[in-house]
Amino acid sequence: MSKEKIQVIERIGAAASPDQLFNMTADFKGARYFYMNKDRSEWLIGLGHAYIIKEESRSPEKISEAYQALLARVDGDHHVRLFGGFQFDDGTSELFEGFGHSHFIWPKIQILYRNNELLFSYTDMTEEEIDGWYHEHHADRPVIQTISNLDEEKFLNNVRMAVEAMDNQLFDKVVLSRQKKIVAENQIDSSWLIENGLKNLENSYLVLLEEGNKLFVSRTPEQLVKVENNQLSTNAIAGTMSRSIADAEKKLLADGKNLFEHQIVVNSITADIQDFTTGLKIPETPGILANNFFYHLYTPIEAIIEEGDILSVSDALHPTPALGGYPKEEAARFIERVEGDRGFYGAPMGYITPDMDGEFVVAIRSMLVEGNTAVLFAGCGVVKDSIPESELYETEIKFKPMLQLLGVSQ
Ligand SMILES: C=C(O[C@@H]1C=C(C(=O)O)C=C[C@H]1O)C(=O)O
Repeated sequence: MSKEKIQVIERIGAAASPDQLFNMTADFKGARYFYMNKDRSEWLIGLGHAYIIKEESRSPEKISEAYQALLARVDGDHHVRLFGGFQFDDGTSELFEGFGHSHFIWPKIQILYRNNELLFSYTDMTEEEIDGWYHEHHADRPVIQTISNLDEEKFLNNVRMAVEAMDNQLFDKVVLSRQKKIVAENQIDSSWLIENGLKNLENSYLVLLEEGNKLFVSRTPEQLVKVENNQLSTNAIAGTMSRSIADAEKKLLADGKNLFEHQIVVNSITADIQDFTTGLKIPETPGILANNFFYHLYTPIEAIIEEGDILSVSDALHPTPALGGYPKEEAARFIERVEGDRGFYGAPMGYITPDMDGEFVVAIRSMLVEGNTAVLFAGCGVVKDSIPESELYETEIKFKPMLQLLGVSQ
């Protein structure tokens, strides 16, 4: 890598809505990302690749080194974050071919909204380029042609096999998933998805990453971990009930199977962050996180970070038993054997700041789009008491956030 200086120019921008801004970015199609937190107080748009770091394995250390090397080439303070993710497992998913296993971007243009302020960071761009990068673009809604289940029978069978394995004490919990395929008449466009996503209020992040003609999108309620000024926050989200069930909140808070699934996640997360933190704060019993279609059991966890940084902590946490299982290794082996590789589904995605703070989410309620086709992912925790048909129904509801994002009426 060249040792030349990197020039970053920053400008405060006038207030603008993220979807309106994204509508101006068509010139960067194929090399854009979008990230918005749950309460919409912070969002991030990346356009173009000043630098892209792709590794063929999950390697937080290499990502950290590469970012430090880039940061060392910039004079003065700036706010350019590294944005991207680490694929779920060690293998490679064909569906995600083209993305790195560790995939991180330093964009040409970063638009960061936080503390009620909009900040543009331009990397190695001339004044002329800075003044003329945006062009109005109109995105059409996708006209959906077909919706099909790719692996319903296989999923039911996998749940049966998992229950049998747990009856034989091979593990306590495993999270299994399945896929739906959506075909539209026209191209599925990032700008339209963002515009539509921001129209319906959902208590979730909105994450989108383009790579050439592929696009990965997640509308996840689940934070993996955030580190900011020595404060670490994470959460356990596991245990689900459809909102269509009468008294769902009350029933969920008293449901033995869901409480068991949830407690496994809480225990595993607290053990995984122990070596990095002090001052752990954790409520004794879970509360409820409400999304548009379901309730989840929810335990917020906070601590002071003493060792490591956003990358080492997220690496220690991933996959929590909310997405993998418990014990972690046995569950991972089972998933690999029956499902294969997950790509970015359920994977850690997020940003790293120049101070090595940052936030990663768990990329569930997600899909991989290519042209006019989308493959949607949904999974659920399986324990000894699981009934395959009930788990199938749970995954059916978990497809809804992506179906809604695609404009499919429910
Ligand atoms: C695996 C998914 O969701 C996870 C599994 C949950 C469960 O089993 O209750 C709940 C929330 C998520 O942690 C998914 O949405 O694909």
